[in-house]
Amino acid sequence: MTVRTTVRVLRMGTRKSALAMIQSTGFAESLAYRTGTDVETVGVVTEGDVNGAPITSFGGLGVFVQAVRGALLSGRVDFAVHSCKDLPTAPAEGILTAAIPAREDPRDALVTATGATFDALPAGAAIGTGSPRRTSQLLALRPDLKIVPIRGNVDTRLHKVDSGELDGVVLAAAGLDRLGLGDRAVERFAPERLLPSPAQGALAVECRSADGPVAALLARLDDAGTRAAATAERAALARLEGGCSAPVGAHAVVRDDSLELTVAVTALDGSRRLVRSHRGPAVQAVETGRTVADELLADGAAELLGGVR
Ligand SMILES: NCc1[nH]cc(CCC(=O)O)c1CC(=O)O
Repeated sequence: MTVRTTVRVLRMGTRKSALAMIQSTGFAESLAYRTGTDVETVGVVTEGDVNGAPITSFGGLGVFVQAVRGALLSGRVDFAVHSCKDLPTAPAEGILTAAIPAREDPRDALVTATGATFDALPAGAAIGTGSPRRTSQLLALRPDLKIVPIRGNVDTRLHKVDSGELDGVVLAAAGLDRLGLGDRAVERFAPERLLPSPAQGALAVECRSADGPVAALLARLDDAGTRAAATAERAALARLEGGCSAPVGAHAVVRDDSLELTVAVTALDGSRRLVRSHRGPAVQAVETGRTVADELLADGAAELLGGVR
């Protein structure tokens, strides 16, 4: 006879976009496989999902996060899955990051109408992205490009390429991969060329700080290397006082017990770029993040962040 000591179904909160649903469902499957816990998905509809207005007009990505966290704090769900890079760097009262699972491809990807790689794009090609970080770094590499601000889910953005409206779009490789669209990427930018968003490709799984049993269960899916990398990248961003809309790219590589972090701050028009790297023990990820940010501030990063800081 099989005796189950913890017969329990956990309720998982997530945004309802296709990408959010696919990545949270993937996490739920890993949790079920590793711990035997069954998961019920609760989709949280947010203002941003409903009104489709430009993201800056209703308070930025924070509204998505707030709605899901609200469901967590009110007890409507037991844990919540977010894209780590969408979380504000400030800690949230009563909430714990219980797991940062092994990260997927952190790079940015280029999708083009003709299959042209980045260097082969014709002069003046129209490339869509709504991200100041991508815009500034793309212009630093290719000042001739015409950057077109776009927003929307992955399908909407790809459609602008397929319909001929744009020559290409740049988006997170992890998003394409999770949706099974990885082969649409003509190129994945080497991180040193186009530094990804801090924590791009990583998930953050949150629960109530007071909920010890759930925290312990989720912690079994934590990946120490990914947590160290994401922590260093986000500590640099926090020190630079940038949100997810700052032109700040960061990428950490963890090998054994050592972490190497590279961070760039780029002027919005691509005309100036500051880059710093630092190596430290993986257990001192926060300190390494702050060190790199302080070096960038000493180099004059605040001036480049001026308009957006
Ligand atoms: N900016 C929105 C966003 N938030 C998370 C992802 C997917 C990648 C990830 O989880 O890091 C995306 C899409 C994109 O940037 O193209």
